[in-house]
Amino acid sequence: MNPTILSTRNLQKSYRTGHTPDGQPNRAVALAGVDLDLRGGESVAIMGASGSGKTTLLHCLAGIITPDAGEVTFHGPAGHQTISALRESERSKLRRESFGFVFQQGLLLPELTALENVALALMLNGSKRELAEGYAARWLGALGLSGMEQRRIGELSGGQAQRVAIARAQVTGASVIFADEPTGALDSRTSAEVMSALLDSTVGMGKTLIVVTHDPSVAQRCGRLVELHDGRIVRDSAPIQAQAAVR
Ligand SMILES: Nc1ncnc2c1ncn2[C@@H]1O[C@H](COP(=O)(O)OP(=O)(O)OP(=O)(O)O)[C@@H](O)[C@H]1O
Repeated sequence: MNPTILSTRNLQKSYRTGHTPDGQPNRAVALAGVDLDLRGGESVAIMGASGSGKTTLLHCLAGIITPDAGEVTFHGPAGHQTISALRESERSKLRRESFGFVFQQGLLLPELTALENVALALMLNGSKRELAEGYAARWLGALGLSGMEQRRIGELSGGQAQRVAIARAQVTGASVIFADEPTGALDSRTSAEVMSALLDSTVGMGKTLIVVTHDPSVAQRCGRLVELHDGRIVRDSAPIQAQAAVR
């Protein structure tokens, strides 16, 4: 079994949501004490009803937001880092260098070509354009997009654009890839292709993939399923068992 790469202890997060009629601050509890250990090379689907805390958990794990209480620790090549205790500038550096992100939409820049979008991730870490574009072209090729390097994002299909997003997430050599509804805007055949590309380029290369999804066919392809209910883990198992238990 591979060592733990990312862990949480007693993770708690709530959001202010206005005031009660008598003027008291209202809070929506998103995470109510989450303990989770994620291992290198694992693919983990996070499922649960709308509002159960999936995106909040993903954002805490990735250091996009900080929890109100509890810890998130990254067990990276440079040793243990308590992400939840880092300053925003340090979390931002960690995200750029060690993590990759594939979201449903919105992270690709429409005015840039596919090649430029992927290369930009490396250039933001200090790589020279020529070197960055060389790596970007290799990743686009590995994801079946050879010949499409010079197309702008609007000139690609939804599935092709998601593969550009996967290339962009991978090109920096990230050890953990976070995906939030990566196939949410795609038809089922394209969704299956994008999931194959995502799994092959992450778990297939020893990286960790964490996917928030509503789609059981996406979760089914991951090695592990974590289900949230009201901000707590209510199931942590292999997907097949989870599906059988639901029925
Ligand atoms: N920025 C915010 N401000 C206020 N409340 C929020 C905010 N973000 C999330 N919440 C609340 O926190 C809870 C968990 O939200 P979260 O987005 O993590 O759930 P989710 O499981 O990802 O939902 P969905 O499947 O609908 O995307 C919900 O009650 C939600 O309304």
